[in-house]
Amino acid sequence: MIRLENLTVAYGPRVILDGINLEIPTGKTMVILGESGSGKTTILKCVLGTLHPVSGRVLANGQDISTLKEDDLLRFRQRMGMVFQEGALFDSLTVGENVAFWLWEHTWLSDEEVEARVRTLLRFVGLESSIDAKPSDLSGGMRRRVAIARAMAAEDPAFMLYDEPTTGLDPFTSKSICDLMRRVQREFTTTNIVVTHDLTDAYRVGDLFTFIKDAKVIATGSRRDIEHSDDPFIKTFLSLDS
Ligand SMILES: Nc1ncnc2c1ncn2[C@@H]1O[C@H](COP(=O)(O)OP(=O)(O)OP(=O)(O)O)[C@@H](O)[C@H]1O
Repeated sequence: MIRLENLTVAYGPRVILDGINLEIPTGKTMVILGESGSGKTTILKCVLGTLHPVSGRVLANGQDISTLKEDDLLRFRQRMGMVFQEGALFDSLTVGENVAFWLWEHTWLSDEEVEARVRTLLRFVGLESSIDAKPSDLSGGMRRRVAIARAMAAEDPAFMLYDEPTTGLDPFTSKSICDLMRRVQREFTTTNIVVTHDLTDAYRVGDLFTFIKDAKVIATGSRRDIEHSDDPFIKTFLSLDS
């Protein structure tokens, strides 16, 4: 479970998140929706532990990550995968090296063990035959798959964070990425947070939905809950997509 308790974040004098409370049960996917600049990525940074809140806290499986010491934070991050906007792969490394990179940095696995793990991950995302390709040789959808494989590099991923995972992809490819995200969730019982602008994809991957506006949560709940919201902003947001 991931729980945000009264989370307040500011950049200088500007409050970006003001007393946010959210709970994502184990094995579920929370989609964060809102306008550009509303603080969605900022939530992911707090959960990753790369940004410290002014007040409030983030609990992951009961552990307050804002108080973890460096070693414990690293151990915690080993079970957390982040899929960045556009995939954010290293262009100079091969697909296999991109996935291996995290294992070289964070584990003591031998070269043979790293290769076996990389092959398992690439097989999972359907890209084992591209192990020696460079990211520039791949389509946008394939690059996202590699980014997902890299985010799952830990033996037992518990949390997956996705920042705009389907932006810039055609509708078919977007759906295949959403299907893959669902498969990761199912097979590893990961607890997931997804930031997206795309309502179709949000419904594909989400169990729960949260709208952020003016630094606050204005609605959170199931698809049914948000579709029945009386909030004018949410009504407009939902109607724009239909
Ligand atoms: N390091 C920073 N220093 C100052 N302001 C920042 C910093 N990072 C983000 N911001 C500002 O904080 C606000 C929230 O940013 P954030 O990236 O969380 O929004 P977002 O909802 O994810 O936006 P988008 O959908 O466009 O990615 C934005 O106005 C942004 O300009």
